[in-house]
Amino acid sequence: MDPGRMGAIQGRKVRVIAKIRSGFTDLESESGSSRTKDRISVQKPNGDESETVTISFEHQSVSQNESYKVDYCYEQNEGNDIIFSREVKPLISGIFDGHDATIVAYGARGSGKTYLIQGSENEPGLAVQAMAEVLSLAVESGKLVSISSYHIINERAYDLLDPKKSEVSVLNDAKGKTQLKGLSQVPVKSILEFQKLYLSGRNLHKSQKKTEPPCRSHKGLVIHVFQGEKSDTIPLGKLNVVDLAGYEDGRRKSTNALNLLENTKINKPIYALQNVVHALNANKSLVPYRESTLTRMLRTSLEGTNQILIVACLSPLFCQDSVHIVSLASRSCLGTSQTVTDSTKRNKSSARLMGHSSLKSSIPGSVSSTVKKQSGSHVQFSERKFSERKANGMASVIKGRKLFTETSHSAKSKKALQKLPMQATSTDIVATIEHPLQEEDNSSLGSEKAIITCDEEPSPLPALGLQETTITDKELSPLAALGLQETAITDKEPSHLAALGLQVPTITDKGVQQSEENHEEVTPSIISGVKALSLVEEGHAIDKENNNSLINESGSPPISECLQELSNNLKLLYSSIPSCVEIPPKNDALNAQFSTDTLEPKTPEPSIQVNEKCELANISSSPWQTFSMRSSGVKNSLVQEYLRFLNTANKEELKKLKGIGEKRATSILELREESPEPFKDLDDLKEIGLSAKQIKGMMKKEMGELFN
Ligand SMILES: Nc1ncnc2c1ncn2[C@@H]1O[C@H](COP(=O)(O)OP(=O)(O)OP(=O)(O)O)[C@@H](O)[C@H]1O
Repeated sequence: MDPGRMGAIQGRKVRVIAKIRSGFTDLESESGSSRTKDRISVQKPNGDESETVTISFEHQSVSQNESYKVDYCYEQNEGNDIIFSREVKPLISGIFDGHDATIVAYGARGSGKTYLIQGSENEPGLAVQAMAEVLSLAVESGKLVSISSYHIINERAYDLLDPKKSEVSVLNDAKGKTQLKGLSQVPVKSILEFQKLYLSGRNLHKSQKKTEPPCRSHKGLVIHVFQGEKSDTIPLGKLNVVDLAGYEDGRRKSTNALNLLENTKINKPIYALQNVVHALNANKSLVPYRESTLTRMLRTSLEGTNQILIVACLSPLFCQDSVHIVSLASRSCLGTSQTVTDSTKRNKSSARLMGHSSLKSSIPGSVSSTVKKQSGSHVQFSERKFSERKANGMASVIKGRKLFTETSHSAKSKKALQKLPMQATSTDIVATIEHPLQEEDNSSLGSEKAIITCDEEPSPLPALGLQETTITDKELSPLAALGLQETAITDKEPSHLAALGLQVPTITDKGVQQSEENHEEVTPSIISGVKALSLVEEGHAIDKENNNSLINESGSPPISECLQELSNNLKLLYSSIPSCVEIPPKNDALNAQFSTDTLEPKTPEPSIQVNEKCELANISSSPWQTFSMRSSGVKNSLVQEYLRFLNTANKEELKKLKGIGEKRATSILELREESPEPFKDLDDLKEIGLSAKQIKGMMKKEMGELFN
């Protein structure tokens, strides 16, 4: 039987395979002969290709029982050709029938992802072979083909076929279908044309790397198939081919804050994709597409009966990152019908409750790129205060006073929309999509021609010098600015302990958040100076019984119990701070601030920002900056109150809000029936048909009322 169909046979939507890189790098060749034992072994059930294969690692750091199951594993002697003919070719005919297919390669750095996708002159990769197949079928059936190519850096997508590398906006049309505004499509008629476009776009990016800081990126190719004439085309299906940037465990390898930040950013879509794949394979009703730009971009192609192939790329010699990659792959394989092995059981239990809180109840094994638990962290206190986005950095500090001004994102989205017609002429086959909003009581709020889902509030967290605690962290706890007591804590709100430079377990609707990478539960810890000090020894597991007792029958702990837990942690932290906080010896100004202000729940000031080019820039604090950051805290506090109101108020109360009429109030109540707390951030208001601009307008009006 063709192993390519095995995922489907097992009743799972996503097929998850592994590929062990052929050949050795120079470094591996040098040490390879002495490391013959440190290889990966693959056990394939004799003759029965419908069974999963088992991958294990022979290495002293891996226990002998530790093995991982995936749908199939291609070994070193199996090249791109065989993977194409068995795994990819069967997907291509579906594209001509109107289905989408998606192939994603991920793995540790240097594990052969790009070689698998692009290949070499002698051994074309999956993308090149797929394109050749699509072109030949298109010629036979009179279809048109075009391609798009993009890369994602710091959660922003850029068009690789556009010489200006302009930003791509991820929009949802009125039917909820993903539209990538600003992503050009270029018609392709021959494989040579394709190679010129696709590979030169990438090489351009690679040449940029030489002069600019090495920002790694996730790269995507889309092959679109259309029917009809040049001037009047109808999209059929498309093939997405994604080459994810190399996974690297930031905690082990990062030697500075910049590396740690880069790894966290790089790993985010990898974890987000795993969460999506896991949810799809387990037939969950809620799939966390919104966790990353990549999953939002791919959403339409991942939904429904579309086909998905995930390839975990592995280096032939043992490395810890490969173990992690295989464990993620194995976990994604877990469908409802599958038996869990020892290792996957462990993953399943230990990695649960990560990621988007709204999905925690439905995705038991979701993972996040949290950097909370940094074993042996050498991150300086000052180094932790960095920003990850240029737009959120200096700019957001300066803009802090304008609590609800338009974000630069919005402006960019508009620009992208305005730019469309131009791109349409260059490609001839781009469809311009304009969808009227469902207007309701929003005459004063303005309207847009498309529902924009990419406009996220810039995260104030990095601008405030705080580490993001999970991939979904978006809001800083308002406590930092207000000194108020929190009444609900989710994974989106690092408590004010974070503002003190402390790391806290995120208390979610299911208890204490865990570190996904070590698969250990996280304990409250303080990181300071050159050393991370834990109040409780790192890795020390929080008592599970205790933890379980926080969870009620519906799977959520009552808020009072969350608060009790927080209160206990606070007491523990406060009582321990003097003896645990280690003051960095060389930064007197910082020390002074940290030592005198430690117990005051106020927002720390950023000392380091990271711009788009991954450059660190020191930013000194000023009264203005302090004021701006506090304003940002006030804003977040108000937003949290607003969201709490949306999650709890009755219909009549909801209708008192600006911009909420009968229809929207009903939609809000319907959403609350589906999930008890549907509004985790303002972005969630898009679920009731509001655009980013409208949401902002509503907030402005609502908050403006406070001064009337
Ligand atoms: N099947 C193969 N046969 C021969 N050489 C290979 C093969 N796969 C990968 N290599 C070589 O291994 C090295 C790393 O491969 P590649 O660049 O594809 O890894 P990667 O996972 O994309 O790396 P990164 O994470 O840095 O993007 C390259 O020199 C590549 O030519």
